[in-house]
Amino acid sequence: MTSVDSSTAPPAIRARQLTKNFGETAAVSGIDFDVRPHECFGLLGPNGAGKTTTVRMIHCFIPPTAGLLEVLGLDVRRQPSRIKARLGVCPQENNLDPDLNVWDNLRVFARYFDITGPDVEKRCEELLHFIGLYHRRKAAIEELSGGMKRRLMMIRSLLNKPELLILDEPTTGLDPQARHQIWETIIQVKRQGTSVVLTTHYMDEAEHLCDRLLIMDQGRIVQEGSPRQLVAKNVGRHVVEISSAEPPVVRALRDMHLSFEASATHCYVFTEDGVAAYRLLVDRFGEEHCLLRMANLEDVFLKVTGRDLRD
Ligand SMILES: Nc1ncnc2c1ncn2[C@@H]1O[C@H](COP(=O)(O)OP(=O)(O)OP(=O)(O)O)[C@@H](O)[C@H]1O
Repeated sequence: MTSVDSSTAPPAIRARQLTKNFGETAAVSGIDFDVRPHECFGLLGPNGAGKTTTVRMIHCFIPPTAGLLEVLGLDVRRQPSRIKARLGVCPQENNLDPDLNVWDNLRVFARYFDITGPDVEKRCEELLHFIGLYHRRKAAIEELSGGMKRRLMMIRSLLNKPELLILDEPTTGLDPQARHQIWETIIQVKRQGTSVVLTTHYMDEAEHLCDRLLIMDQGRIVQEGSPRQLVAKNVGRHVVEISSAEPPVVRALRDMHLSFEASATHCYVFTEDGVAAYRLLVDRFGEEHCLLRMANLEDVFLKVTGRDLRD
């Protein structure tokens, strides 16, 4: 495992008052953040929060409307080509070429980065071994599973040995096994010293992978910190889930002066002392309606955006 001292290095990304408007729509509204070198940084938020717009500005696909955005110390408006040469980007949609096999998809993409000759073969081989797909190098794209396509997309974005890898919803639509394989790949990429920025809808993914993250909503940052800090600050240690959000339940929780959020189907009571709260709530609503568990990022999300990703 590579040990890297990132305390004194300049940020991999610096955004100040970063803004993007599409006509009347304020997609990103004056956000400030730094991504430290070698960290995995997450952008979370509900649909339309501005995550994809933010990463698109980072990889110089669209220019900011206003504000400062530096990537690897370079200005996105003035030095986009130099930035792009040092980035890897894995977009949300699969854009592998269906007319080319696995190997040729990589080889052709390598040309964009001027990786040619014996170096191409070596790099493609190395990367296919890295994700365990070398034996499928002759396969047509349509023969691959969804998870394999995603992993191929990911190594394609590593061809140029990027210093910063951008992953837009890397595991959306994948089954649990494929998700875990992608997670393993991301962890290994990070261990090799690459900074990673990812967007996701999955709180467990953010909790598992991200050193720090932003929760965005309607173009603004609503929370920033490590997963553990965010849970401790917003929710506390424990949650008691109540399997109802009917008005009498909500009223009772209010009358009990408990800290809670309601989704369409459940109420979530946030507490430092789960056992005491659980006893109290079981007495009131019955054991079959109460579940005690550790607090997690999904609770933070519900609390700060008022939305439940599970619904
Ligand atoms: N090219 C565009 N033209 C006009 N409006 C856009 C464009 N791209 C994004 N938007 C709008 O900007 C806002 C932010 O969209 P964005 O795709 O960044 O959100 P997101 O957080 O990535 O959402 P999702 O999780 O659904 O991918 C939305 O209101 C969206 O409709």
